[in-house]
Amino acid sequence: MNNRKDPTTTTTGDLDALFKQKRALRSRVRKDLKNMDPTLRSQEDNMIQNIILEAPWFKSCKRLCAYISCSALREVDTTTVLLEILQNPSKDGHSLMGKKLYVPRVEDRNSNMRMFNIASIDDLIANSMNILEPAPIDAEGNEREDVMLANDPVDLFLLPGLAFDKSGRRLGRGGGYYDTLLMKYQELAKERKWKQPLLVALSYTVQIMDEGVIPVTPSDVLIDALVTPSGVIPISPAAMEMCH
Ligand SMILES: Nc1nc2c(c(=O)[nH]1)N(C=O)[C@@H](CNc1ccc(C(=O)N[C@@H](CCC(=O)O)C(=O)O)cc1)CN2
Ligand SMILES: Nc1ncnc2c1ncn2[C@@H]1O[C@H](COP(=O)(O)OP(=O)(O)OP(=O)(O)O)[C@@H](O)[C@H]1O
Repeated sequence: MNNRKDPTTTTTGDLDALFKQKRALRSRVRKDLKNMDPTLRSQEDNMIQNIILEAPWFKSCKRLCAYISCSALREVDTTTVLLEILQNPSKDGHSLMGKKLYVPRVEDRNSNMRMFNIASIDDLIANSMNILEPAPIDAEGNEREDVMLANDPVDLFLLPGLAFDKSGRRLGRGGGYYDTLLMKYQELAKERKWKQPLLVALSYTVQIMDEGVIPVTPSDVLIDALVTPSGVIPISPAAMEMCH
């Protein structure tokens, strides 16, 4: 062993600096989102959701995890997509069940995020942060299915975030909830020899960053594709395959 520094290791000091850079970028993007013209925002919301609804990878997906958008956080709206899933059973003739939807729930600030199956918008209640979430027990007193305990694989994740780039980097709100859950789900899929789910993030135009702007820390999970108002940006080989 020598005592020269290995350039591939991240030291604690480097990591602290990266988390600090993430915080700075978050405040910058939050400000840009607050300043976004409401008319433009709703146009972009519609364009993004229409692109999703028309996409072959969306039409063909059987089970998906999606976020329930929070307008106070200026997240890309998912209402139209969610209502479409919950109203329309799948029309592909193969399945009478429609798409199965799982949505996030955070129990408290320290615990991990879980994804529960819901069948109706009425299954949701506002939490302390005013984000709609499912109760772990449904109206009939039955436990909802947790995606980590499901027998069948999820095909697709629709992900929120504050900033994204064309290399698949994603900056979240800082809880690390999504990175943790995605990492666990990828391990589960590997163990069960399932196809990995497609990780697709939804982004307003102002949230797309140039290369090198988004700091990356070791626990960050890269996304496969980005849906922007001007179209889908495929990133990974899996996404390229699904987009042509
Ligand atoms: N719609 C939605 N649901 C979600 C998430 C999300 O990002 N969006 N989450 C993804 O993790 C989890 C909840 N995590 C959250 C983390 C922070 C904040 C929030 O209000 N952040 C404020 C700043 C709070 C602070 O002072 O630190 C903000 O970003 O403005 C909300 C949800 C699970 N459900
Ligand atoms: N200086 C630090 N050193 C080590 N870990 C940190 C530091 N600052 C924050 N963390 C941890 O890193 C995680 C946050 O990661 P990150 O900032 O990448 O989240 P994110 O990608 O924005 O969130 P999400 O995945 O939920 O969208 C949290 O678990 C937090 O406790």
